[in-house]
Amino acid sequence: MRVDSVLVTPIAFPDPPLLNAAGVHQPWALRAVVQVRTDTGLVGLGETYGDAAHLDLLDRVAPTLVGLDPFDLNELDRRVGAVARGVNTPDKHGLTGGSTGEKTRARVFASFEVACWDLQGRAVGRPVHALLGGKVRDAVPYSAYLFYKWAGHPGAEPDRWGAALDPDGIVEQARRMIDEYGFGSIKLKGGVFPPEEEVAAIRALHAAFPGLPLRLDPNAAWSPATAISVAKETEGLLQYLEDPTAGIDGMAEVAAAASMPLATNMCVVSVDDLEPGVRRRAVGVILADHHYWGGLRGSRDLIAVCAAFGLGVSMHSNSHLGISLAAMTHLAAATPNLTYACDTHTPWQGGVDVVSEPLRFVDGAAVVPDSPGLGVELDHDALDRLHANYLSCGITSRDDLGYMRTIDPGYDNRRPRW
Ligand SMILES: O=C([O-])C(=O)C[C@H](O)[C@@H](O)C(=O)[O-]
Ligand SMILES: [Mg+2]
Repeated sequence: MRVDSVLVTPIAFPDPPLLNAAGVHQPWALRAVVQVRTDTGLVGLGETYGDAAHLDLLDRVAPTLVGLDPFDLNELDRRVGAVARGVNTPDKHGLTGGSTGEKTRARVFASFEVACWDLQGRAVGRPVHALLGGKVRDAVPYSAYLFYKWAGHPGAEPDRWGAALDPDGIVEQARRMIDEYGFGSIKLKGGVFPPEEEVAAIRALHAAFPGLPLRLDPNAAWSPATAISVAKETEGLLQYLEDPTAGIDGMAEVAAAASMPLATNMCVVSVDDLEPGVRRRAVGVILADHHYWGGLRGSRDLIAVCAAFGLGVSMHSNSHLGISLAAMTHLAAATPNLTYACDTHTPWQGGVDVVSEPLRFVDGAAVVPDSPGLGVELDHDALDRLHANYLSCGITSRDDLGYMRTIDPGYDNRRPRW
């Protein structure tokens, strides 16, 4: 089985005005769908970022993959490296920490690697989780991922979620999301309002959903001193505090003073960060994300390091559709030391998808598919529609800050902000 063509299709789908430390989500979220076709007639699927600089790299790598054996991930890595070596494509929002050449290469590798796993599974008639060592659970728990948000994008009708700008709005959002999906834990995206307001929202969630684990993630919007004082105020309330402050030094300072574990998808984001992150005891939980940790293979290596050093494992999510959800779910299904429910943006995408039958959620957990490969099929009509969105939406790179400043020209995104 050899690769005979690779197709990368940028897509856009509606996204609500979700607020974060970088600004606000634009009306359209960008992704790219990767189809790797073989001379045996199989097609493997991948889903990745849709920003212009990333797409440019994908388009340059794609033709070099012709002739590749989809089982030969080392050769895939070599071919990606031949194009991406030395290239650094930081994103504008910075919500997944800094960017390096190594992280850029891992992101490009991952885009094709997931499609190779899908092909491997389809070729041997087994699900990806079986190739990853076997599933240890039949359903993967995800958390309710809450955001402060406006009722709708400026100038547009309110969306189905409405506004959530205070503790009552956040509790109401949580209630609806839990009613619909059955989630058993809650993450609040913070870094939007002064910390005391976000602590008040955590207290309100604690009162409304006693016993449900809570997390707060301000995306490094706080100084170490502010983070330490929030950690004290939320003692006993949080399962973990995620990226309260920037960098390994700052996180180590806060971790030494905080009673709850600190989690990250911002300060330990590639292999080079692992040694200092562990040595400085900066983090207790790492949010794996196969999209930038070098695919399912790189994420498994990360997860093995977490096991070796007693770090907890969760999963990070950006706006995504059903191919990414399937990839995350297979990886999580085959991860014995998945210690926390994963993040997903799925509820925010309003049922829009690029696969014909997205994974189902039951009691807050995605049911693990057992059909060959990733277990999802591309909906070609949906792909055409979402690609047409991409061509007409006028966005070519995600820019939460730029969009926010079109609405609030004086918006200040200083970090730390508090
Ligand atoms: O730090 C995190 O958990 C994220 O970066 C998750 C998402 O990207 C979220 O913050 C977003 O999209 O606004
Ligand atoms: Mg985070």
